[in-house]
Amino acid sequence: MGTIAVLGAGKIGEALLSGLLSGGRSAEDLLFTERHPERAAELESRYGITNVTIEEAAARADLLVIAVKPQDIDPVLAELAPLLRPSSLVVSLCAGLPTSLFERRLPPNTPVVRVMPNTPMLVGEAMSAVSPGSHATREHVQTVTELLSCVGKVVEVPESQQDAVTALSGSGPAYFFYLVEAMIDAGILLGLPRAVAERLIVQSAVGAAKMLDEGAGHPVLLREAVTSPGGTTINAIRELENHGVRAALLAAIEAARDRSVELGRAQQQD
Ligand SMILES: NC(=O)C1=CN([C@@H]2O[C@H](COP(=O)(O)OP(=O)(O)OC[C@H]3O[C@@H](n4cnc5c(N)ncnc54)[C@H](OP(=O)(O)O)[C@@H]3O)[C@@H](O)[C@H]2O)C=CC1
Ligand SMILES: O=C(O)[C@@H]1CCC=N1
Repeated sequence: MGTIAVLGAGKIGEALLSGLLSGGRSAEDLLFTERHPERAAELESRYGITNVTIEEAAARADLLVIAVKPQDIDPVLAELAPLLRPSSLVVSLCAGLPTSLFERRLPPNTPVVRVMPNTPMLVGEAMSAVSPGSHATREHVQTVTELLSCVGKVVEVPESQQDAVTALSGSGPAYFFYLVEAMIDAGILLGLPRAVAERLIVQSAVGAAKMLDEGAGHPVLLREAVTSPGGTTINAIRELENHGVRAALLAAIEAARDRSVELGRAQQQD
């Protein structure tokens, strides 16, 4: 796969770089661009990877991963377009931005693959969804899939599903963190020490996730197995239903999908 450059080493860019290193990729094969010198120095010393300009990245990298915020895409593409080598593969992690936007602004026939990853990449447990643009071949998709397989699971979806994927798994870890945070607060409310509440909830989350991952049963059946007749859990479930938690999740994820669509539209107005 050769050299990989991450353009914009923020939260997800760093998660990717860190995950690739943990997955066995050599630091010599990894480059990144970053606009704050202190942040660049911090990443260089933490990971032993090299900070470069976009010009150097375009000259040296075979695969360029664009990991800037969707709102910051214009100057990056304007700088990259005249420098990009015809053989380079461009991978976008940007929420909402369609491959057609990159294809319009980069040299003709540039292969682009759109990816929606998530931050568990940091621990090798990302969920990434890939969609090829119109000039990306099966080989390009395979290359990106292999790359992302080092840092978690990968599925291919039609690009039309990427806004939904962004809302579901791209943002998904935030919903789980939010629930964990709220449940720890509940422990505090019940008088438990914070450290104990944290341990109880985090291990419950790990155990529940492992059961789901190992196919222990459908989520409904797993929940029913915890919910004893006349017991404690059903009292909690009643409160969750009374407070519309299911409806809130449906509305929340729909709102995230709508924002992804909106981000794409905003950047298309050129
Ligand atoms: N965070 C997440 O969980 C996920 C994020 N994504 C996508 O990844 C992208 C990045 O998100 P995230 O990591 O959260 O955002 P961050 O703001 O943490 O990272 C973006 C980084 O790019 C830098 N940057 C911006 N413009 C340039 C430039 N011209 N040259 C070099 N560096 C630049 C930013 O610098 P500065 O600090 O100055 O702005 C920042 O360090 C987004 O498009 C997002 O949609 C996708 C999946 C999950
Ligand atoms: O919140 C965001 O916009 C990014 C995309 C998915 C997760 N984080």
